Amino acid sequence: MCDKFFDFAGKKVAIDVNKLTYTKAFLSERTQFQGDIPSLKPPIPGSEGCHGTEKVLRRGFVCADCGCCNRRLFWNRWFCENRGFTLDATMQPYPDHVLEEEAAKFDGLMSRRRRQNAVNRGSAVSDLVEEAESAGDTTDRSISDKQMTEDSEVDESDIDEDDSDMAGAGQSKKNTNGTLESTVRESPSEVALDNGEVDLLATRLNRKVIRLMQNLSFGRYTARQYFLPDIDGNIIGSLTLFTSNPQINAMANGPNDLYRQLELLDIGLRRNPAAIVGHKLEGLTRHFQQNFGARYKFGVSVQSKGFDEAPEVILRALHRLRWAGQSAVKATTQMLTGRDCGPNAPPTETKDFNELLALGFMEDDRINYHDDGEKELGPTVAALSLGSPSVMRFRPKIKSGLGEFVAKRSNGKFFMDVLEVPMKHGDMMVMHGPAIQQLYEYAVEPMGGRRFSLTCRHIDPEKMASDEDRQDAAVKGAIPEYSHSFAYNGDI
Ligand SMILES: O=C(O)CCC(=O)C(=O)O
Repeated sequence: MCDKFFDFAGKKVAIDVNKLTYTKAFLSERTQFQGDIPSLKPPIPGSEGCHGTEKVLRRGFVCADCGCCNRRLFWNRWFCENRGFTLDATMQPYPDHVLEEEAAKFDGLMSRRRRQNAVNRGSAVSDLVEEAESAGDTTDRSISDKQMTEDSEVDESDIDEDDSDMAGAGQSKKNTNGTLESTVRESPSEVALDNGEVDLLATRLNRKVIRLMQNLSFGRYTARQYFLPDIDGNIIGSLTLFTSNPQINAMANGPNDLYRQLELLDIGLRRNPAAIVGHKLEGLTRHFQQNFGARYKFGVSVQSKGFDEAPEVILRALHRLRWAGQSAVKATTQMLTGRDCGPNAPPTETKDFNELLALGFMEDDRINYHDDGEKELGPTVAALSLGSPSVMRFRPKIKSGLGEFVAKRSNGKFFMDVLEVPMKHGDMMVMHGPAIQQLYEYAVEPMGGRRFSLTCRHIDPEKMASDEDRQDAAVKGAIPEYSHSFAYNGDI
């Protein structure tokens, strides 16, 4: 015991340690601390070793100025909602080799899912339903990182049995390079009920619900078209997947160029409020958005710029999607000619797109089940996928009555997917038929670190709520004359 701290009042022995008092000198000691005091504010995440869309960067940050915690609102900058502090967070180009690794893992995973889900075993379809019912329906919905890793470890022995069966079935074959070639049907009307046809694309396909489908080719793309029915078996619309390839992707102004331009440009992508808006617990969308053209009013209020303000990359995508939309609708109409599809038959024509919604997905972002069923929307929706691969899933809504054909949870409220398809870099998807949006819903789950999607719609001015909206749509949705030189026909 030291007399610098404790006052022993002159005593040398018999000190009661439970009754010590501090000295006055110790209590009034005020020497300043001489060492370095570390900041308790964590640094803004990122920069070193980061390319810009890692999970750690999408979570938020502590403002270097005011010390408050903030959400990651903007795609390429940090912004403090408290005092307006802004810091540039421009992306590094997403490395080519990472994109290639993601694509390879994804292919392995999709191949395995196709086999596990017995996509090409017609007789196993009913077993599949039973299997899923007993599994409680959630077993293979979303794909974990672990699965991505495990599934990527595909070796020679892990070749998709169904795919190799297909060569025998005459629909497709593996060429000597091991890539798949599809036998393209020139005339859709040759195909009637397609229940037994081998499917090279889907990784889940409930053939009790989706019984009509066809292979097509459009320009340099191969495509697969699925026809979705209502409860009476009437076709209410189609989903067309345009599969890109390295040749298409590498063309000037093709998907590779579009992806790289979107990475560099600030097109205005941001997260918008999606839940308990305005409240301190407000939730933001999981992905980043920027609308172009007519305002698209859905659950989330997204900022919109006119097409006259849109960068070239957006207008090029718009023209590509116009072509895809028109091609898919033409093929749908050809296929359904002469078939009575009842009151919810898809229209034989599409309507020109006047809107494009750009979405940016960082690592772990996704878009949950939803529909594009707003009353102002035209019959066709077309989307272009760029960058990391993703999976698109369709399931019937409860009100469709299609529950009897799909497995459901014991509480009866959750339906199984009837269709799951991959969407890779450069692929396009077209949904046609407004009743699809009423009876089905879909989700998109990216499987990698950086993806963009560009989705076009027609927003019908006649169904808009006010004259102001109509005028706004007329101005913002007008496609600039100069951009017609970007028109796309599938070959360039
Ligand atoms: O990301 C996608 O490919 C689709 C986006 C989408 O679902 C939507 O814009 O409604």
